[in-house]
Amino acid sequence: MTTQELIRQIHRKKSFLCVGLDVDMQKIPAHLLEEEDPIFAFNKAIIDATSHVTVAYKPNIAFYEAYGIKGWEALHKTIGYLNEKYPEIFTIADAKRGDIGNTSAMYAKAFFEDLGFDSVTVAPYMGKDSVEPFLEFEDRHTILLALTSNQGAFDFQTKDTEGRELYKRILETSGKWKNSHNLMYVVGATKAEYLADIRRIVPDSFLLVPGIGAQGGSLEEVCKYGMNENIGLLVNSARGIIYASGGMDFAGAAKTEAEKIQSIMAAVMPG
Ligand SMILES: O=C(O)c1cc(=O)[nH]c(=O)n1[C@@H]1O[C@H](COP(=O)(O)O)[C@@H](O)[C@H]1O
Repeated sequence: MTTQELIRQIHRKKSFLCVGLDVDMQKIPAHLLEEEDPIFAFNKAIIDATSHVTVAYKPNIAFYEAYGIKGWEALHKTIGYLNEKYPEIFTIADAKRGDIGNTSAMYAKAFFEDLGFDSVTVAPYMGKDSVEPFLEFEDRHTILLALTSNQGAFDFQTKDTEGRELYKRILETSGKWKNSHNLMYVVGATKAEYLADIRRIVPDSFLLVPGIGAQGGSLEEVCKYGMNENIGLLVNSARGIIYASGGMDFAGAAKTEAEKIQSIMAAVMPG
């Protein structure tokens, strides 16, 4: 998907909500466990209930790998369903990959070609030649971890590297890589106050911002400091939406939560 198509969808839906599909069998409603594929049945219901206010879905791959072949099959079915029924919706494989070049090329093939995701999250730790294989895919997006939502972000990401915090160096250096127009960045919602500085370095890039809902980040602050003239944000919530209810009404409860977030987004969007 092109960035322009994503922007158009954001304006059409008056939303920049990304719903995280982080499916935990311990948390899904008990009646779904009788289904042949409980993970897919859960995802399908969540997607159908929230797609009218959602511009992106982000399955975190860990939640599928944890269930072996059945989990991987459910992931295939989920992305297949999204691409067929909701081709206008942006898809993110939250895999946090990155390795030596030839290995990264295989990761890129897995997520962009085999599974058919629009984007994948990648860790920048191994540098340019570990990220560029992902960037070769036109109209597919590589979402690089910059400043993450967890406490451990302060262990390395904010540390000084020759006069510059590491996360700022990641933003600046990656912008010089080949096909860097295919980059987006992850910035945790719990670190919204850093967004003003981040916007000075990457004014035009899309930012994936997880950490509202269960992790306590503020949507209002993210919008205040992070929004650019194209909106430029995909704000993710997983547990806060998909586990809003553990009962028969789980999809309706997810819809209500997603609509609540969308109405806050619509109120801060220009026009
Ligand atoms: O890359 C991510 O999406 C990510 C980066 C980050 O800094 N923090 C973060 O929480 N995430 C992911 O975003 C999702 C957050 O889920 P909830 O806390 O349940 O809304 C999980 O899939 C995390 O792995």
